Amino acid sequence: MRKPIIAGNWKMFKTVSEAESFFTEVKGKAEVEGVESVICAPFTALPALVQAAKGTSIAIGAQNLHYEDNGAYTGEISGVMLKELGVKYVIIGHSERRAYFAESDAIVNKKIHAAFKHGLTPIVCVGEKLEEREAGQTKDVCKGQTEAAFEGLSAAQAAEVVIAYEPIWAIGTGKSSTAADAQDVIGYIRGIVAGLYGEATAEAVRIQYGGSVKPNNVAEYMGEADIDGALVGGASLEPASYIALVEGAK
Ligand SMILES: O=C(CO)COP(=O)(O)O
Repeated sequence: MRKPIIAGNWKMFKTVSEAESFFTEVKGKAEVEGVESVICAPFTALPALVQAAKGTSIAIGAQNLHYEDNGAYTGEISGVMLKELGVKYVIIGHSERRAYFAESDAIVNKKIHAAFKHGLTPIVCVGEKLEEREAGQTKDVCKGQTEAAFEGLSAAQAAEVVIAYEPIWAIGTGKSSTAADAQDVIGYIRGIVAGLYGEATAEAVRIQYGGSVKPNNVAEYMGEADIDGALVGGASLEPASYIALVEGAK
């Protein structure tokens, strides 16, 4: 059985003090038996959140990492640094990073390898642009991104990856994919993993939907056979809404 996973992607929101007060409010509440709860915060808030999360079941994640351990990469943060902090997850290849920071499939793949090297679990984002959806290329785009992401991973590593299917046109727009549509693509992505590693690995991989997930639609997605959780932006920023998302994933 795959454990459902709700992950909040805070993007570039919340100072350290804002993160701390958020955590105080969700502690003990965004902790539901059988659901994994993860908060992916800006780098600056990570030390305080890791500290606050001690003794809770809430895991803390970063939103990016560099693929090298160290070096002359001004402004970057490596897996070594995240591991030392006690971070468990790291989002890799979010569409905003692909679009605004020129992250290619090859870079995404290097970052996934770096995450595993340091014992971090990658949440790997894939998804099509509006033009690609309209041109009927959704599945081809997801196939290409998924195959490139998994390049060189062992079956054991592949089984640990969390994939987030985030159609770009649904991010921050309030235009969410229907649950049936998301299931169709996510089932297809699971089939891609099966083609690469076999059925057992594909059955182990957790695949989230992301894109305008809210407390009032999360249960619909969770009701689909292949959808194992959600990667949530806007609705993860308010404590009450985040708690409702985790509760809704039961
Ligand atoms: O990009 C997202 C999560 O990574 C989705 O963002 P929204 O939930 O704000 O649409």
